Amino acid sequence: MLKKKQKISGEIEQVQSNGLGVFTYQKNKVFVKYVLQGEQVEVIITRKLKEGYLAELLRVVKPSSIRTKVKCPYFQKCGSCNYLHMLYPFELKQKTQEIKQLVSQNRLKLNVHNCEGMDVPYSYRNKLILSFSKNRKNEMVAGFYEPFTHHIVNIDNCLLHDKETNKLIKDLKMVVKKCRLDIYDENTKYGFLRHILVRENQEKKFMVTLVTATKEFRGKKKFVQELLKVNENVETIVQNINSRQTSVVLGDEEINIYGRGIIYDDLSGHKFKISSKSFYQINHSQCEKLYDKALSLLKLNGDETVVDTYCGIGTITLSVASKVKKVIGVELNENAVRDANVNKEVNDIHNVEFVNDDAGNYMQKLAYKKAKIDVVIMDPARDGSDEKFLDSLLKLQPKQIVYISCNPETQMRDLKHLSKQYHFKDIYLYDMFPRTTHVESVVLLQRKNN
Ligand SMILES: C[S@@+](CC[C@H](N)C(=O)[O-])C[C@H]1O[C@@H](n2cnc3c(N)ncnc32)[C@H](O)[C@@H]1O
Repeated sequence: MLKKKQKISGEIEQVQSNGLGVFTYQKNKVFVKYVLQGEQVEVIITRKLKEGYLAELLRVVKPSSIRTKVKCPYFQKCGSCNYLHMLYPFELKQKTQEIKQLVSQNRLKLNVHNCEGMDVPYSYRNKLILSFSKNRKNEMVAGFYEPFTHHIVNIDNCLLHDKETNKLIKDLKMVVKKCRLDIYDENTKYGFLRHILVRENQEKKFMVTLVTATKEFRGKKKFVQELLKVNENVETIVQNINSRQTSVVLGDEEINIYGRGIIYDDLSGHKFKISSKSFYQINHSQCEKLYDKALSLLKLNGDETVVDTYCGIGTITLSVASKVKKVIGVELNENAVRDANVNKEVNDIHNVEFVNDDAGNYMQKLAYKKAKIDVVIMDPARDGSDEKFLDSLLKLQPKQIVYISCNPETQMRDLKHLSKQYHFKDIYLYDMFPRTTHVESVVLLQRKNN
């Protein structure tokens, strides 16, 4: 039995897909972040886990040859970039290896293709959430949450964002201070400003959404004036009211306080309206590669009816529309469906219909009607699809399914469910989130009795 605060040493045997390195100490598994395979490390035990012990890294005694100098001052504090200390080509190898392991653990027969990375794996994020709080000295703190805590790491610059966004971070902090916006206090539940969400488009224009605990915005005019004075790239400013005590960032009500309240972006040859509450892929160039791959896997003759489930604002739906007879996009978030309907009009695409429904419900209705569906595209959130969805898919029996996922673990689970009736042989990986532990994957499934 190990004790809390006990200092021990060991050699890292493996780095898991969640970024935790593992070594064995007196038959106990010890898990530690920010280490690499083969490294000799000194750690301090912080917590007992079911599977062993969690430890904090004290010192790397013998570094790995793939370790690199980290240029981020917030590394190991903000918790977003777990792989910053690893040379990028090895991060791609690590991600490929993790998926190979997952495939083998799930006893699936899948050829794992090497993870496709970026030439420059930085400055790629087009979305930012700055969270606000006050420190013990009652000074404003604005940045990202430490993992699994409500503690905010004060951030002025993030390697995953471009220089325009980093300038905006500084501008926003300066203007919030200058306008003396009252910072929300999670403990007392009093205050006004909770978060600021920023979305950036390819033209480097910004949508800024202030998430506030209350509706009355004293000094609104001054805030808008001051921000526009220092940052000409701000295209629109929105107030989102979230009075709930929840870790969900956005509330339901929104007030447009400057500009159109939405932003447009170009992706894969189409123009997309994005509102603050809709999902939009955060890595533009990798997203285009991923969509290209997903669509190139399908064999289409132009006569197909396609259902694009979990369609968001219709990015994939509109990209596949010109190749088939009809596409139905299904999405639970009503704001996203509203955006999708505008996007259909803006891009002058007429063989597309968007439905605001739970994907499982909608597929069940289609299965009940015995609808003839040729292709299903699925791109669920991290939880993957539920049984209702998967069982309906098995009843509908589309000839081809393309499954895009941001969580290969749930994707493997769902593939196993579908393997009764579907063949799949390749999994393609895209590094949508360089320097973090996350990876995006795409698989084509073909009906067995074709
Ligand atoms: C990973 S995003 C993919 C969106 C889109 N395909 C894209 O690439 O931009 C998943 C989407 O599924 C939606 N969603 C989550 N649960 C859902 C459900 N049960 N039924 C339908 N859509 C759902 C989310 O709102 C989100 O827009």
